[in-house]
Amino acid sequence: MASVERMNSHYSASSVSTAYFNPRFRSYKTLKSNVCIIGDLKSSRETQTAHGVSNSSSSPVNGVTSKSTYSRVANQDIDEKRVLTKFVAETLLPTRHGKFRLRGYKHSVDDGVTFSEPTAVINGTVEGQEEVPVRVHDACYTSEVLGSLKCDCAEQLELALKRISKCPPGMVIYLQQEGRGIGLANKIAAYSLQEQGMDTVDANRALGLPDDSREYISVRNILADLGIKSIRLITNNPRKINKLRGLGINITGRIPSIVEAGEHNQGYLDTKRERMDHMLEEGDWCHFEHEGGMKELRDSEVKDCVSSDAASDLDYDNDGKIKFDLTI
Ligand SMILES: Nc1nc2c(ncn2[C@@H]2O[C@H](COP(=O)(O)OP(=O)(O)OP(=O)(O)O)[C@@H](O)[C@H]2O)c(=O)[nH]1
Repeated sequence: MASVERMNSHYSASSVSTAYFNPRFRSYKTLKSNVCIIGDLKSSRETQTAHGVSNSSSSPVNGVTSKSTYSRVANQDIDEKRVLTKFVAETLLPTRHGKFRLRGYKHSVDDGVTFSEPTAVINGTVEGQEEVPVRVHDACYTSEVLGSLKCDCAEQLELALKRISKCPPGMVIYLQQEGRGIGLANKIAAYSLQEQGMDTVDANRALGLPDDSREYISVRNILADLGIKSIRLITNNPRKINKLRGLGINITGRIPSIVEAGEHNQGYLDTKRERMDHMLEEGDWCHFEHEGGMKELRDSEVKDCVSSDAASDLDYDNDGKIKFDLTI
């Protein structure tokens, strides 16, 4: 196993999404609305030191595959020879949702000039398993940190964590791809345009940015690192399924993740359904009332696998659906 310190010393601080995914935008572009889109924001080189590196049996993962030379990702070709996803460390993390294994990785698509830090949040033993429920989740600072109600991201993350907590094995792979890959500052620029009436798709386009520029090579590499043979993806997004399948990931099923629309995210969810083909039909495994209150799990699979330890959290309604208060 390569020395982790040596490995990390070549990486610069993040700013990954804009630097990686939108190489066309290397300059400031001022729009009429006083919105700037910021392209290549590489921050100063900074040595990263890993703490708590374990002697885990997992070896670093090299993203190079022998067969394919290039992966078509978003709007650019990525040279697989320059892709590296390295396992750094694993720890046990107690959370409000339960106790999880947390695995840290460093992922780079340009020989380590820039990198992101994907994490795998795991409950149970996923190694070598088939049909593992997996949520591939992209960062949303506005909802997950600030509690924004404009989207459904934070609730989807919470639902996935609750699910794998109640029903192991399962995993959430969390990627630093803010704003569907355009980066936080550009997402704020998009929000600014949305205030003027644009929807989430048109706002990106008005900024000259792609609708979605996320790449998922790190997901393939993390699954390989863990020896996971197939997954059931927790998503409503057909693009995500196609992108992952395009990387050779074996997706044998889909677990929907439905958040009930609220006052502030109704339009956002409508746009996802109407313009991005998200499968937001009713009657799926979970509902999350956006602005608090009771949430409902409709998944009989979850109900059946809930252990007696966890069962004390649960109530059943008259239809036999699990009801529990996720208020934490
Ligand atoms: N550009 C942009 N990104 C947004 C906006 N609202 C949320 N996001 C980002 O959207 C990403 C989540 O993507 P979504 O399209 O909501 O959902 P998804 O993950 O693709 O699909 P699911 O797997 O079904 O949840 C996160 O990275 C958020 O930061 C927005 O208005 N504009």
